[in-house]
Amino acid sequence: MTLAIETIDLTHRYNKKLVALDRLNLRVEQGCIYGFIGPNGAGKTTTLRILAGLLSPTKGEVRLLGERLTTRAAQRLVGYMPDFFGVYDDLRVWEYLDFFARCYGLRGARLRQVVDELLDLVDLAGKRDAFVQTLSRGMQQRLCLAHALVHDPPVLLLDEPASGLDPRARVELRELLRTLRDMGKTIMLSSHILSELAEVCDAIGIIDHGRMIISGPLAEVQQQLATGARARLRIARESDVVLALALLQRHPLVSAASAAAADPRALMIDFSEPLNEEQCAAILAELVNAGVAVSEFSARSENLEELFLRLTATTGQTNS
Ligand SMILES: Nc1ncnc2c1ncn2[C@@H]1O[C@H](COP(=O)(O)OP(=O)(O)OP(=O)(O)O)[C@@H](O)[C@H]1O
Repeated sequence: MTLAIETIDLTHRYNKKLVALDRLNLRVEQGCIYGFIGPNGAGKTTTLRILAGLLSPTKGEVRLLGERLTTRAAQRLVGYMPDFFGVYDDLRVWEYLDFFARCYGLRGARLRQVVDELLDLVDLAGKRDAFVQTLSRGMQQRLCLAHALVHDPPVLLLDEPASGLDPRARVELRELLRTLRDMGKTIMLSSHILSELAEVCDAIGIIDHGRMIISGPLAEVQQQLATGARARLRIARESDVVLALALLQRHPLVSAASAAAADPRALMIDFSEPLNEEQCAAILAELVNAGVAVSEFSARSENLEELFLRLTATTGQTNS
């Protein structure tokens, strides 16, 4: 299968000391939504700007849909939405899109058709005559996405598209991204807030200090990195907490157990390996048989947020 985006040992230095990208190898399959996740200063924007043809890498190779990256190829194949966008305030919504569509050489009936279709796609048809500055942040974001789509590129690069959006606008953005994927687009989007991405991405890559730490289908990444599991236990009587902690801390499958700071009757347990249901039931039975009144028990595997914090914590401080 042709990869939509491929980088081989992509390296970028802003100056002699600052290595923003350090032999980054990226593989994004066609037709997927790829979440590019990393803390501030990790190198996300640098990567996206290189892929969009706006910045020349110091070293390394980039291929878009199998084609070697050139400025022309990037202009044709990529729609790029920067993290900071300037909208021309004194334009109406339709004029804004009309302007950029003309920059791509569209004219006449085709131009009008593209503007109308894009306004429908991003759900701004009702706002076509409104001034850009009167739009909400979420609407402006959708308008910028429409701008990135005027030349119907197969690859979309979105830098922090969800930042500053309220929960409803995020849901709308996610729906729009799914629609675009269903239309066959490959979407790479960056974020440092994982909860923004987890639901919508088919694959993720975690970058830190300009290096790819791990990349692949979301479930595979989670599975590959699963080192254990956590559980939360609530004890009905405070007098049982000490006994419960003593039992758990001696248990061979438990790597750590402690009382939660905010609730002394809630215990947080870290297991040394993911537990199956029988193992969970056996641990519960041991506690109950010892006379501990357990009122709640919820086990879960490490979520994406925890995974990210663990991975980026081990590689040290961020660049910024
Ligand atoms: N124009 C520039 N000149 C010099 N250094 C830069 C420039 N742009 C970025 N950097 C540095 O390169 C590194 C990577 O920055 P980049 O903006 O790519 O990270 P990022 O992951 O997008 O961060 P954020 O989430 O904060 O936007 C950082 O150390 C940053 O300070």
